[in-house]
Amino acid sequence: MSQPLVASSQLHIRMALLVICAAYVFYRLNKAGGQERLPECGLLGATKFVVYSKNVVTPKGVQAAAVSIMNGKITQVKPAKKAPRSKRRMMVLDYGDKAILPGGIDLHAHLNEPGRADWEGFVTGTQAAAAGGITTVVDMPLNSFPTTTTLEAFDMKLEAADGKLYVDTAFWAGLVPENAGNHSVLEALLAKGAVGFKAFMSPSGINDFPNSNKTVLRQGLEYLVKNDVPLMVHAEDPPLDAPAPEGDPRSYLAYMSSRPREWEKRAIKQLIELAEELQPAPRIHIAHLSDADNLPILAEAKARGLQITVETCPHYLMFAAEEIPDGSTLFKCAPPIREAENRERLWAGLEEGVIDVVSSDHSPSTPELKLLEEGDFQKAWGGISGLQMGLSATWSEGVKRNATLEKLAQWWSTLPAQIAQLPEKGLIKKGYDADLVVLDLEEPVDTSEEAYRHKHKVSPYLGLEMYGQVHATFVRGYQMLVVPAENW
Ligand SMILES: NC(=O)N[C@H]1NC(=O)NC1=O
Ligand SMILES: [Zn+2]
Ligand SMILES: [Zn+2]
Repeated sequence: MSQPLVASSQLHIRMALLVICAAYVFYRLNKAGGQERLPECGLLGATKFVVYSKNVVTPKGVQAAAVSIMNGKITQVKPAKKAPRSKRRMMVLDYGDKAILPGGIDLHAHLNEPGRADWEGFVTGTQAAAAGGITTVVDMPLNSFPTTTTLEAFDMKLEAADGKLYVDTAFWAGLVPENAGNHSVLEALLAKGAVGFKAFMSPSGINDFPNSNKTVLRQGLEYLVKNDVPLMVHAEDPPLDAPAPEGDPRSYLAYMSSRPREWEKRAIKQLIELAEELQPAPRIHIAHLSDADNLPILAEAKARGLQITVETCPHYLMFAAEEIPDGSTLFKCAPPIREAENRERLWAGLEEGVIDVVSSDHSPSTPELKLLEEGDFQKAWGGISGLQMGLSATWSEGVKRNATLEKLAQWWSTLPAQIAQLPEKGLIKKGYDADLVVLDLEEPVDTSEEAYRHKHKVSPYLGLEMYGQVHATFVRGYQMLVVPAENW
């Protein structure tokens, strides 16, 4: 690529974003020693530089500090009232009072490659991640074809990703009835570098990723506990005789009622039972909690010492059923977005730490499959596109509810790193990866289609008023440069 390298942090660009550094960052987190390739280009020719701001989110709180970076690692975090001067061999990027946080870690993104790269793909998915301040994406094992449930499929995934990644990327493997009892397959997938497994308790929307009942989950967990790796679960358990959805297919309330709260409650109850029954205690991560009624039982389970962690998504924190227009299938996801009152309780759950993390559940499709014209909630693809907007959306909504920068960093970086067991990620701290995001907290986010780096410009976030624009993203010390479209 021959785009100009714009080596100035002062250069303030936020129209159409394009990450131009073909970074080829490939980071497969692998206990057996994964393959890792460093970026082949970067904004800063230097491998040694300093990033400064008055609001650096460190484990000791928000500080005015200078963060020294060398060879992709943070070598020092030094409190400093003023930015140090740039020297010939030490460039200082002074971000003033913008916030510097540990880069976002999105535990839940469907990038859909190989097999459905027409829905998204690694290039656009990880470029959009960089533009949204996400420095590590953990890709889901389904919606790609084949689904990542066998060793061959995992190899195909790695091959498809090679050379296409602009941020660090790790992978979940899939747990399905076919492999749950076959522990040598699970073992091989972990040896390849999967961070853990993902299972569904409801039909997944993808025929070759069947759902699991409690017995199947137990079979898989019996192996996973030995390795102390997490099982992430889509926790909705529909009854076998669930009635077909009724009413006007364009009605949002009819869609929401077709996936009632009981489904989530029943699934979560079974997951807590499994956590209690198995020894040693399994790590169970509840994907995309929507129903806040479950917070008390989850709080109790955690208080009893069970290793249950909980995720919610920006769309549950930002939108509300009452405000979703009939026919607006942009908002169709599962479990569904519920009422405003439920949303406020999810925020309280985050604040109290019952919900650990926020991840996007970015699940795009082609525009055609969203049936935007017909507005048919029953037939449209269930999944929301929003990876690029998740971090900013969480800040934009959180600040209205007195969320702090420290909490934002916990929800989007520190705790996700712990859950996926990503060493040396998730903190701005000496010895950690130099994964950073620079946010202007008060600046409007560019939510235009031109700025949206995903393959399809189909998302409920487009055109919204939000605050907390990403100014720069560093992935292991490489600045993922964003430039206006006219400079491509
Ligand atoms: N298959 C798939 O991506 N499903 C996801 N979409 C969604 O809205 N919830 C999911 O679990
Ligand atoms: Zn899910
Ligand atoms: Zn998902």
